[in-house]
Amino acid sequence: MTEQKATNVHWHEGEVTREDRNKILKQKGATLWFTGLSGSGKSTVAVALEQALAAKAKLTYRLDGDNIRLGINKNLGFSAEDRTENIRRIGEISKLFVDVGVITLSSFVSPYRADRDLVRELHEAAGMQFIEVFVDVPLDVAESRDPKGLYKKARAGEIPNFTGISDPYEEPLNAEVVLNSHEMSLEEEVNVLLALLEERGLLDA
Ligand SMILES: Nc1ncnc2c1ncn2[C@@H]1O[C@H](COP(=O)(O)OS(=O)(=O)O)[C@@H](OP(=O)(O)O)[C@H]1O
Ligand SMILES: Nc1ncnc2c1ncn2[C@@H]1O[C@H](COP(=O)(O)OP(=O)(O)O)[C@@H](O)[C@H]1O
Repeated sequence: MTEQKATNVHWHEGEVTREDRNKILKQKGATLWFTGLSGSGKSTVAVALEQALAAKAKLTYRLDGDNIRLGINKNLGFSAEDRTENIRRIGEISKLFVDVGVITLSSFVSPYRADRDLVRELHEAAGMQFIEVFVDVPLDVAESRDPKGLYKKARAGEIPNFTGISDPYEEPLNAEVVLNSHEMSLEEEVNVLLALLEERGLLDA
């Protein structure tokens, strides 16, 4: 594939605006970006929040590392360069969902601060809310959970560049929310997030 930059290409605005869509949906779109080590609890919290929001008739969509990597990003691995491209594409996809009016729950290890900051900038430049949720557990907790058996494989040298073991994780400095999933119950975590969504006026248009 030849690397080409998009030139002479312009965003085409329709007649129905984001605000119109928000009114139809009775909510405002935003991205909740869950970052943290594998096994920290990103997916578990996103799934529980999705259920809680569905019970309030709020439209959400979850984007998750494993699922995206089986489809649109199946050509990407775990080098720093590929992770950056993974996050950039997911950032753009999240933005499209937010433009529709969906509360978008994006759960990715996203270990590099600069990559997450880029996604934040993409959203904020478009007047969209980006809420960084750091699911913060010590490595030994994530490793003892090891829900997919990946830490065991990484320790055995079977998975190279494994975050936390042989690859870095850069902690967020200014996350809107920090969830210590080893000290909080799932219900508490969901309640913290629901309260924030409420406070930010996202649950009505
Ligand atoms: N080398 C390495 N490092 C980290 N994680 C790995 C790796 N290889 C495979 N996996 C599995 O892939 C999931 C992470 O994919 P992401 O797209 O979230 O990664 S990244 O944001 O691009 O860093 C991650 O999912 P979660 O466990 O849900 O976090 C792992 O299941
Ligand atoms: N309070 C909690 N919040 C989230 N996950 C928890 C909590 N307590 C225990 N867990 C467990 O931790 C594991 C987290 O796995 P997962 O959600 O797949 O993490 P990630 O998506 O970050 O890789 C699950 O087995 C989950 O049941």
